[in-house]
Amino acid sequence: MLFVSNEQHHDPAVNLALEEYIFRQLPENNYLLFYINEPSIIIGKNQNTVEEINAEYVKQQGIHVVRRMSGGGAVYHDLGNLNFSFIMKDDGSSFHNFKKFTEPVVAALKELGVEAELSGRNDIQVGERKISGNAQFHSRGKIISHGTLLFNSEMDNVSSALKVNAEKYVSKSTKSVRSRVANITEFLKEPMTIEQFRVKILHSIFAGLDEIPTYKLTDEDWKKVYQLADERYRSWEWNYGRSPEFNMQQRKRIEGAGTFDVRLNVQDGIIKEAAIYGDFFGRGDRNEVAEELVGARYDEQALRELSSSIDLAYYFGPITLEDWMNLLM
Ligand SMILES: Nc1ncnc2c1ncn2[C@@H]1O[C@H](COP(=O)(O)OC(=O)CCCC[C@@H]2CCSS2)[C@@H](O)[C@H]1O
Repeated sequence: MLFVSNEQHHDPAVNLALEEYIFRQLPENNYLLFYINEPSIIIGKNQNTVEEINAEYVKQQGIHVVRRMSGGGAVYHDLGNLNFSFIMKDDGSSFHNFKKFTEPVVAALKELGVEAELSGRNDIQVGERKISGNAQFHSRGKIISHGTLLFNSEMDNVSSALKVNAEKYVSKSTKSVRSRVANITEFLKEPMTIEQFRVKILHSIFAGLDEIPTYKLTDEDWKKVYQLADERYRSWEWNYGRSPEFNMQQRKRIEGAGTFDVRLNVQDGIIKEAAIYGDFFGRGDRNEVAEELVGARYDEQALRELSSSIDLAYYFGPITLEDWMNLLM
């Protein structure tokens, strides 16, 4: 197995691009990669992004939202969360075998005095509390099996950023499984930094070797990684647009204006059908507004821009742009 040093990049788009690049482009081998991301939500491949995130909080705190290649639920990362990624050759027996990839990490934790174990699912837990979520992607005889390690993350953000909107959205997307979480620092006898922790896990995984075999990425490699980061992991089409089809329905009473019931069908992130029902004081034909919405991106900025060119008072009576946005998102 070769260790791939990522020179301490913290941008989640770059780190996920690097992981995919190693998987698809580097010579076939077994690789280990670590990465630590700035505050971000990493969404599972088959999830509906808007269903999983607290959009307002995410925007206010400047949290990145990035979709990954592997399945499973949404997790929160920050500089206190260490990710490990095994990118391996696979004879077909590794997929769904989380034990194989979490065991070395569990053993490393044990050396630090942390009694952790793999839960029935894909989590590493200490007692009843989750310290690591794991997911996999496999294709053409290769597998990525990666996991988080909550070392000293901001726990308030973990729960605030991942508020799910179950009442508003209906879809066949993969739902996240909420757990009680804990930071590993809670269980350590001796204090240490996340960098010391990373080095400790690394040496434990490569135990018995005098020197850790390392793959050094070339400038050419990095160029392609950055390109992939831009093309995929920074794109709206991948992070939002790749969500499975969903329906949004929202009923609300707006003081002084009436009751509203907005229904949207969204495919590939684009509004395909829209209907506005309710009892409110507008003179204009509400269907005209519904028609305007069709074809737009289901996205805060796009809908705000579109809506600011609509004479809301004419169609809906005395409502503000904010009221209207709260009906749509
Ligand atoms: N960072 C982190 N680590 C562990 N558990 C977390 C984390 N953030 C949130 N959670 C909890 O897990 C659930 C979601 O659990 P669920 O089981 O639905 O999803 C996962 O675990 C996916 C793990 C993906 C790991 C990848 C590795 C490298 S890039 S991301 C969430 O609602 C929280 O309760």
